[in-house]
Amino acid sequence: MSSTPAKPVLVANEASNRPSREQALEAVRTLIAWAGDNPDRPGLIDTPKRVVDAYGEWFDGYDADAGKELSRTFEDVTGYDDMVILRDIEVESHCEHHLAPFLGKAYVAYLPGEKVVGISKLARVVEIFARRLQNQETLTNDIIDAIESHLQPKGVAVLVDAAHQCMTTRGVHHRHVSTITTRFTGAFKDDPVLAERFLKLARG
Ligand SMILES: Nc1nc2c(ncn2[C@@H]2O[C@H](COP(=O)(O)OP(=O)(O)OP(=O)(O)O)[C@@H](O)[C@H]2O)c(=O)[nH]1
Ligand SMILES: [Zn+2]
Repeated sequence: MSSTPAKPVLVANEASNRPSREQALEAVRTLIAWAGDNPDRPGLIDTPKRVVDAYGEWFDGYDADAGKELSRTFEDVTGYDDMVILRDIEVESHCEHHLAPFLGKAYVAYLPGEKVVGISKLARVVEIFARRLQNQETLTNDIIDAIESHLQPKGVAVLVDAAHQCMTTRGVHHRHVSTITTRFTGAFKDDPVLAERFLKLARG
């Protein structure tokens, strides 16, 4: 079996280039003051700490490696030759344009080649890329590219359905709009019947 070198899907800011926690706390204080409030009033005094901690959680995908999650594979799948699909994977992400949350679900399927991966790892891959700044199209692509390069499957299909708070709570204020992105590779791209089965299963 040929093995394609894993493609780096994101260059994270090196830890050494990152501002200090103190600088991040000060940046939050500046934003609070810019919004018109007093960062020293009792209700806000601990807010920079909470916000910086929350950023640490929301963006911990920069310190995670999707390839590592997909490196533990199994080759004995006793003749199983159909797609493996995970539905309703929670997506909690932030758009790179406004740093606003976008929330929704991802649906991920792959048609195994030689390698099968533990199903939780697919959800972890979604989580890792979701916990970085990007747009929904890039998120969809990054999930696909990681699975493609590390598992070399016969095909991958990803659908992401999410509501962007930059559209619902500001800007155009369309509260019920959700955005769907899909991408198909390999057999899912070549075989409309397989793609249709994926979409039907994803929709439940
Ligand atoms: N394609 C794409 N666009 C996104 C995503 N998240 C947010 N956007 C859009 O990014 C665009 C940024 O447009 P700009 O005109 O630069 O910013 P803006 O003035 O804040 O735009 P409005 O949101 O229309 O007020 C907006 O149309 C957003 O709806 C995403 O995941 N994918
Ligand atoms: Zn946005």
